Amino acid sequence: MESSMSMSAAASVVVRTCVPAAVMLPLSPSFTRPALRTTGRGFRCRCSSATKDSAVVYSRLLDDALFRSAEVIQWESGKSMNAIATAQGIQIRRRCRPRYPSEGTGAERAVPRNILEQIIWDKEVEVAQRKARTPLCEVKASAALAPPPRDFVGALRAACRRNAVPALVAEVKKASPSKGLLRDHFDPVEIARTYEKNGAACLSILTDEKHFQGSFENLEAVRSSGINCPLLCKEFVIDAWQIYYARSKGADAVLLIAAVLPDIDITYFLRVCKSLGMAALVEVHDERELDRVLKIDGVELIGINNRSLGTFEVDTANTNMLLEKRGDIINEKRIQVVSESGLFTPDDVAYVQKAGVFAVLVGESLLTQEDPGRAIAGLFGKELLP
Ligand SMILES: O=C(O)c1ccccc1NCC(=O)[C@H](O)[C@H](O)COP(=O)(O)O
Repeated sequence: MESSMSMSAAASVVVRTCVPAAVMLPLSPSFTRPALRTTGRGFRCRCSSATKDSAVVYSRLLDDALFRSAEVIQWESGKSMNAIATAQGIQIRRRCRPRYPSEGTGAERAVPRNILEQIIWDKEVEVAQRKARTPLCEVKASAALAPPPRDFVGALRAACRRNAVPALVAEVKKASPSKGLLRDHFDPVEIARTYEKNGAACLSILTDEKHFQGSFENLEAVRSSGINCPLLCKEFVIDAWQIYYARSKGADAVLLIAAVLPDIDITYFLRVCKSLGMAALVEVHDERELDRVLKIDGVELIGINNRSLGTFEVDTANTNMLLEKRGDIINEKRIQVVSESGLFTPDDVAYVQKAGVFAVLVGESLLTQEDPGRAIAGLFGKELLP
């Protein structure tokens, strides 16, 4: 529950919640809606002790209405998580769910259809194990003690203005499913430091162990090394627990992948990010995912991934195509766009800049050079001001 309550000397009560005051719930006639005052982080309600119970109940109702995940909906509706996702065109299925008769015997679900599905199935097991080891209340307590979040989007905006080219989110990734091991000598802090020195605005730290040889220890080590660039936790988020965990390790932003997450989970996870002061990079691959994401409130940053999930092929024309089709709506909503994957040359960067992006996310082309930081000037065709 995200709400809290405190008594003042005058026997009045203040209820705080992360939920916007604008949300009005249908209430039974016997329930007195408390007077609400909007604050930056939700609403405040000052009421007498006689009505304090209704204020507290109301805040809980708001939380329950908005802090809901697809997991909750599946219990309420009787539909499986996969049915909810499929209705939105999501092809990546979940594995660790109760079986439903409509999904057959289960035998045909034993083989993942592509690498992203394999990653998600592995992630379900990993997250369940991590949650069993460290319950949410403990992770929330560590997140509250973590160094404060830094402004991820602000850092990108400032760097884009400073250098008159898209800001760089430089990736710290040892290996990938498509390319295998990217470099033998891999010291995440050393790589992060040279990225920062050479003008990266933000860093993306892979934390998935099984498929990318990353770790949360790498994220924590970079955060505690004194590096100032805001950090994106590059993880396959399927549960809010992971967002609190990322925050507890010092992340300033997380990745939310539309190919994996139903709309209600994106909405819910965005609210969790906001309540923690973190940014969210919402990643899309195609028009259908982009259209879904554009209908979700609270999206500030969209990543267009140029890598096909099925074939691993990268094509920067994907960024151009999606911005040609939906650039107007994106601009209207003042959403900023990051082009991700497959950027190797100054021409590639110029191409996506012309398409309208304000940042690029780059891993392989930097990490395969001896000094990934010095490779930045090669990628942009000029040195970047840090
Ligand atoms: O990189 C992969 O092989 C991969 C496979 C399946 C899912 C995600 C994958 N990569 C994550 C990324 O989005 C990239 O690491 C990131 O955009 C940087 O791309 P690149 O510059 O091409 O390394």
